[in-house]
Amino acid sequence: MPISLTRNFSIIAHIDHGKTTLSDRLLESTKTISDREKQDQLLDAMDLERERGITIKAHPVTMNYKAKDGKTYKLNLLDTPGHVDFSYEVSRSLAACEGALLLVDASQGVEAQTVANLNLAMQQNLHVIPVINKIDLPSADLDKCKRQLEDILQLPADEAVPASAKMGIGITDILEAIIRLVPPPKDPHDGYLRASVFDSVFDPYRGVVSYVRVMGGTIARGLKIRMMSTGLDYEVKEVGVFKPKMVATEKLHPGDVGYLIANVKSTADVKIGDTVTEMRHPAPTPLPGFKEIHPLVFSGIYPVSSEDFEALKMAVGKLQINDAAFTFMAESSAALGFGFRCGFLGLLHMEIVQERLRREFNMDVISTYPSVIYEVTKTDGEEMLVDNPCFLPPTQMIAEIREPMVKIFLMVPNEYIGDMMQLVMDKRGSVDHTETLDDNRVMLHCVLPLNEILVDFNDKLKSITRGYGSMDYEHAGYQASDLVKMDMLIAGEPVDAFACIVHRSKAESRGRALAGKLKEVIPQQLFVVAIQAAIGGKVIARESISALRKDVTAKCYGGDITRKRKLLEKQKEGKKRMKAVGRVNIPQEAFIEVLKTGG
Ligand SMILES: Nc1nc2c(ncn2[C@@H]2O[C@H](COP(=O)(O)OP(=O)(O)OP(=O)(O)O)[C@@H](O)[C@H]2O)c(=O)[nH]1
Repeated sequence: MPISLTRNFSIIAHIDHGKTTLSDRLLESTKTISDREKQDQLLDAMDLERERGITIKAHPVTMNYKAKDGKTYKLNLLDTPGHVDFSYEVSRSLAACEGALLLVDASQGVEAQTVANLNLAMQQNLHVIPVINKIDLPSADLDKCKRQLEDILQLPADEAVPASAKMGIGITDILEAIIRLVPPPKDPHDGYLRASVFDSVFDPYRGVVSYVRVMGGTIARGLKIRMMSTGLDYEVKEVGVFKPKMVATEKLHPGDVGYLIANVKSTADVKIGDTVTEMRHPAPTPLPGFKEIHPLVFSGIYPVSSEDFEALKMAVGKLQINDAAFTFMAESSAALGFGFRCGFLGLLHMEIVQERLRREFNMDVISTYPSVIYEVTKTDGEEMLVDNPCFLPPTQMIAEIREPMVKIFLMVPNEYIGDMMQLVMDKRGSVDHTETLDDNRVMLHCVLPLNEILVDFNDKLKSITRGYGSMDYEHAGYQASDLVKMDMLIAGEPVDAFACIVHRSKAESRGRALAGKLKEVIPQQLFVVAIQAAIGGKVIARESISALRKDVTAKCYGGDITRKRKLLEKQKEGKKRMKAVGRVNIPQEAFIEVLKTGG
């Protein structure tokens, strides 16, 4: 098939605007999937994705479409992960395309993620076709959406295709618009093989499968290839396309999207965004845009019972083979025993990994309060990176601490601007400028510390704006800040799992909140237990738990034996799941509850 009949495109959208539903419709209407294979939301393969209704991994698929002009076109659809944690992967998938469908929910209109995703597509010089989806909804407002496309996004509204992915309306119009508006790939004809790797997965039977877009040259079985960022050479064992299942082919040509399998051991050896070239005749320069990705959020993951350490070690190892962005290193905690310090791209990525450990590996784990990575300059000039509060040097040895910042785009209805600005301020942020979007919405451009949005920022945004606000963010470098390490002491013993790095102005309130929470969840002991929050030895908050009378059943005077038994059972159950910290037994739930307490 000549390259002029190929179209490579992605679908970008705000969460829930219907990307997966539309992808499935396109597959159906091009008969890429038969009825037998058809199942709800085919592209979201992972169970977890399906359950949470969000797309995490990109699955490309090749469709053949007989257009109204009588010609049969090859359409490659690259699905993009729909979350900011994975924006590098999104940018690599987009770089493998010439066009994108920008999906907007007809009743919701343009949202923060629509804007952020459009920016990513524009950076790759893609031709963007707006699609206004869900026009079947009674609340759909086509005119308003068109106005927003022009006013907010500066996209030509007359190119917008009205559609309903759910009801199958406008699907042919979308396919025709792709043929008409998305340019075909260009073959540079420079004699070099260059293919960009935009994703990779680990298949237990075949090893690492790399998803590639060929820019120039061809890849065939038996070819010796080189990954340009690592300089490592491999032999291609198989190439093929996604229909949507993997189907082996003879060759991949310029403009093609497909997969290659070589003798690669782990996904960690295949860098997303890397360029594949020929070993014997390597391209002089790689394709632009490659970046090493580094985890930004860290948390300790510990087995609930220490006998499970080996099983956890195996599980995290297996997860990493599949997910090169996830990192881990053994660590130990006085309170939690042996576990792993794990690195993630963001909070959603962290939740996904924890959930997979629970579900796929049946592991019962505790994770510590998430932390970002701090840059520290010591008084002796030494520079260090700190991802665990326990390793922060003592205050007198620190010259400066810098924390990661994010630029946030907040879209909010006018009436909530005041409350949102207050929230940004409470989270140590500042509002850079505001932009009027339409009659009733504004976009706030803010800068905040990443640490402050980790746990509950999105929830607060949703509750302040009654669900109408939306956000997106990008990283914005490091900034010096007055941060301190706060220890929590229980009966005089510091408990490392509760230590945290906080801004000095917030230390007292966070210390009080943590001490209060611990008082609630730690059962009474036979002696008075002091709970203290301290900075460098100075106590800033304090609570105490009064001593328990020896006989727990004493207050059930006489009679009610079932109640007595229940209490004893409860006490037994409690004992089983306690961690002894010094003289105090702390139940597992205490760790979980406290780590949930926001700053
Ligand atoms: N009424 C109506 N509902 C739709 C339409 N398209 C999608 N939906 C519904 O909108 C919800 C979200 O659709 P998805 O396709 O999962 O959205 P998505 O954009 O893929 O979401 P992420 O994968 O999280 O980015 C689902 O409940 C769909 O059934 C449509 O045209 N009309």
